[in-house]
Amino acid sequence: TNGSAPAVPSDQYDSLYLSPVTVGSSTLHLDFDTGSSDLWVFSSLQAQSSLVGHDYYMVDPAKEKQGYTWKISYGDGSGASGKVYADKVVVGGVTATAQAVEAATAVSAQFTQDVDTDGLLGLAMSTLNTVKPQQQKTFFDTVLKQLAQPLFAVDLKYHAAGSYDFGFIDKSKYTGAINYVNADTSKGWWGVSATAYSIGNASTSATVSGILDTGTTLLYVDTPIVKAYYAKVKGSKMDNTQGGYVFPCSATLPDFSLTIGGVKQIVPGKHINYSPTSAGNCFGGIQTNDGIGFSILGDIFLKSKYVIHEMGSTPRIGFAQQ
Ligand SMILES: CC[C@H](C)[C@H](NC(=O)C[C@H](O)[C@H](CC1CCCCC1)NC(=O)CCNC(=O)[C@H](Cc1ccccc1)NC(=O)N1CCC(N)CC1)C(=O)NCc1cnc(C)nc1N
Repeated sequence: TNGSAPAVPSDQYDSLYLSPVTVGSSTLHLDFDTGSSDLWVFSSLQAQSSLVGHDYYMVDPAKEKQGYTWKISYGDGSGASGKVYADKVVVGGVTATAQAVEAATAVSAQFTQDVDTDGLLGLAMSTLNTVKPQQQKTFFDTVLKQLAQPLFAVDLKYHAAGSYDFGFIDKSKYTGAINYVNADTSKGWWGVSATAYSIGNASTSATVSGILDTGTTLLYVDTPIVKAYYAKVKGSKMDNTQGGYVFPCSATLPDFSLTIGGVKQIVPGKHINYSPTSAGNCFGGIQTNDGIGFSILGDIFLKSKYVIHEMGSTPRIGFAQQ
């Protein structure tokens, strides 16, 4: 089998993308996240007050995996925890009959406030799953054998609805060739490395190692590259109150690219104007990864591409131009 689910921006800045998923008998809107490996949902186990505005999973005690718990914390300091059930999960017509569904008993304030997100569906390696006493499989791992091809493809768009394809490559969603590179899955993520970057027409050799992450809004790279980029943006500055580089909203932003597998993967300058700030300037889509130790190729990087994540005998990543 194969299937496709829409990926709809949650707001006008593409802060995150939401996809409809049937969990048990409810349809929830989940954030598909290639940067983590837990499928967790808002649930009837939570206090009613934290469910306001959310769709949520009505737990069935008969389906509980007794004694199983989960607890996850994310790079932005948010987190959630709860109990585990085995239930039917359907994504774009692809069905996992006994998928580990992690029902929240508690979520951090960021999740309670974001009434559009009813949970996350992790698409990194199952080695990062947080369920105890026994790690559980991601949805992708659960359905892998029933898929026509062992892959999913990510088609996030700039200020528009895109999609996640499971088990097939949709030729109508890209132009030109697909450029494949081996994925480094040793740390549990979809890892890639670049051999150069370019700002406008100027190319610089550098090793940029990072992870593809649909759950991260922006593009985080090494500080010297970020400094070199904003040196080309008149009036740009690092604004600690805003938490990153900002610039006049009228600025023209150069394109940025990373050379992966010998091919320049270009991020259009337009995509790098992420959003206006409360201070009357605009917030950059490229920011520093200081302290993380690797780059995070988030939505700003992904939303101009069709990216195939193939879990074959050698995991591979394929890049094509939308
Ligand atoms: C099993 C854990 C799992 C692998 C975990 N994975 C991740 O954190 C990466 C994962 O992709 C998560 C998935 C997020 C989590 C929050 C909700 C949305 C999805 N990504 C991040 O945490 C990256 C940083 N966060 C983001 O990119 C959030 C996402 C968001 C968007 C809208 C509303 C709310 C949140 N957006 C922003 O920061 N921005 C958008 C809004 C703008 N005003 C500022 C920039 C991890 O590494 N955790 C280890 C970890 C824990 N604690 C910390 C402090 N750092 C850590 N790395």
